[in-house]
Amino acid sequence: MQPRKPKLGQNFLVDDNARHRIADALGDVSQRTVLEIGPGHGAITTILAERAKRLVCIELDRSLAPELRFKFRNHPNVEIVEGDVLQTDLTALVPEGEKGLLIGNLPYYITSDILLHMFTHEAALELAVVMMQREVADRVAAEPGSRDFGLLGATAQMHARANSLFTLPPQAFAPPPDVYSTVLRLAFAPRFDELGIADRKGFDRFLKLCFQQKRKTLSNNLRAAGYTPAQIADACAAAGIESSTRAEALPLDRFAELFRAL
Ligand SMILES: C[S@@+](CC[C@H](N)C(=O)[O-])C[C@H]1O[C@@H](n2cnc3c(N)ncnc32)[C@H](O)[C@@H]1O
Repeated sequence: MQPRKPKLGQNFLVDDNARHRIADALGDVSQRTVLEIGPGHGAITTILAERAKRLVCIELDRSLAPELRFKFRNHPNVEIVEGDVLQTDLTALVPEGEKGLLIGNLPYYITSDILLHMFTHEAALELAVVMMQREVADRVAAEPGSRDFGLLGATAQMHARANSLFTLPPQAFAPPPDVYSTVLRLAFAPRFDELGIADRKGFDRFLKLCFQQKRKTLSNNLRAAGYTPAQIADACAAAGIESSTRAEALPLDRFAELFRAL
């Protein structure tokens, strides 16, 4: 039998110690706007409602949103937005001139999409504390050259410094998921300017090409993308890279050199 997939990735946190550790990881929020993705029944929300200057929660489930509104009706600092986080303008929820903090035990079926969405709003955000499937967290925080380093890690690390905080077993949730879960701290710190990249979208597309087929060398992936052998050889020489290198072995500054050279 297939394991049951809960609706909308709804594995609710039931470990009291863990929900406090996650909320604590945001630090002092008394003067801050906090955005929570997927508050569910309010495991983390309940703690932050007492601490944050302003807490905006985005929940897609049409029955959970009214439940939360009722639960926090005496908290004027808490706002419940019913909707899909991927369609939500996160920047618009943070007052101008402020940097928001983001928190969430993410719905695992759209973790990567949520991370990419967060990055498009990074100018309005300072820090995120987000829980995700352990394997995905390992990929986000992986060092170049390690087995887990790939497109997700390279993309994430262009936008943020990632630290793994702690890992929870399935029993911390109801219903228990099939996987372990890791809490990551992401400090938004885009590296595009530092690495001399003006065309951010172009660079994102370039990273995708480089990691197109994990087992192929970088030069084979670039050839498959339409670059000529001579172009690739020249660019690799300019960037000081062996053309037989695989993308997962390259640090981000080498990708940037190669991008500029091509
Ligand atoms: C893993 S549960 C976490 C719930 C709660 N924060 C907790 O820790 O117990 C994920 C939550 O995200 C909500 N959700 C799923 N997809 C969503 C989306 N696209 N936008 C906003 N919330 C979503 C689910 O309804 C659920 O409440």
